[in-house]
Amino acid sequence: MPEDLNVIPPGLKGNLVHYISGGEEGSLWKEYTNVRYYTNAFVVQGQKILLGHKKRGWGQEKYNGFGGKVDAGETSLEAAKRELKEEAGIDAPLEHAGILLFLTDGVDWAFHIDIYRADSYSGEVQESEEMKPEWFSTLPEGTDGLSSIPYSKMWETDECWLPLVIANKPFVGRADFVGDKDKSKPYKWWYGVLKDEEAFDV
Ligand SMILES: Nc1[nH]c(=O)nc2c1ncn2[C@H]1C[C@H](O)[C@@H](COP(=O)(O)OP(=O)(O)OP(=O)(O)O)O1
Repeated sequence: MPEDLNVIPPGLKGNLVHYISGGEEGSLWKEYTNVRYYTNAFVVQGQKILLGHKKRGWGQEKYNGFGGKVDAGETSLEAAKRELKEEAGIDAPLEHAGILLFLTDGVDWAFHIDIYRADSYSGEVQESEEMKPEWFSTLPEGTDGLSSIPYSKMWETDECWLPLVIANKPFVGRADFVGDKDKSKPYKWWYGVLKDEEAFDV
């Protein structure tokens, strides 16, 4: 029997409507006992988006937003601003744009990643030890000499939700991966948008 796409995966909250999902038919969501909090921030200016090419650690060589762990004693928004400054050298009026629950083999916790976006920034974009920032076009054909978003060099289901970040449509989703570290592949994912664009229920 085909899966009911309107069944919201465990761990996701809010008044959600199915947007996009996929994976292996009949596969099960991973069990987890704990949640750890992370951030990921994107600056979108007109038809340009700032991504970082990760130079070290897990996800090395992938393009991503700027972010990392939320430290003890700071809010998720404070962490997102700190990480954007550390990794790209800039300050931005970040706003909550989505939540991604990410599960993978080898750890028994879920990564709760708060996704942020801003339309503007101050300061000068600078390369850091962790990230090499690069502008891309948000249009599929590229613009102004910029290439289109390099989805083939990003985490695999980012293509499902990054267009929602760009369009300023709040989303909540989950992606479960199988396999070792950088060889891991998504086997099940589900993304929903907030009904009537209500506030996040975190
Ligand atoms: N865009 C993305 N799509 C996705 O599916 N999973 C992502 C993701 N960005 C990060 N993840 C997952 C994988 C990664 O190990 C975990 C945390 O990611 P980060 O790159 O933010 O962590 P780091 O270990 O680099 O943190 P810091 O050392 O604090 O910078 O969340």
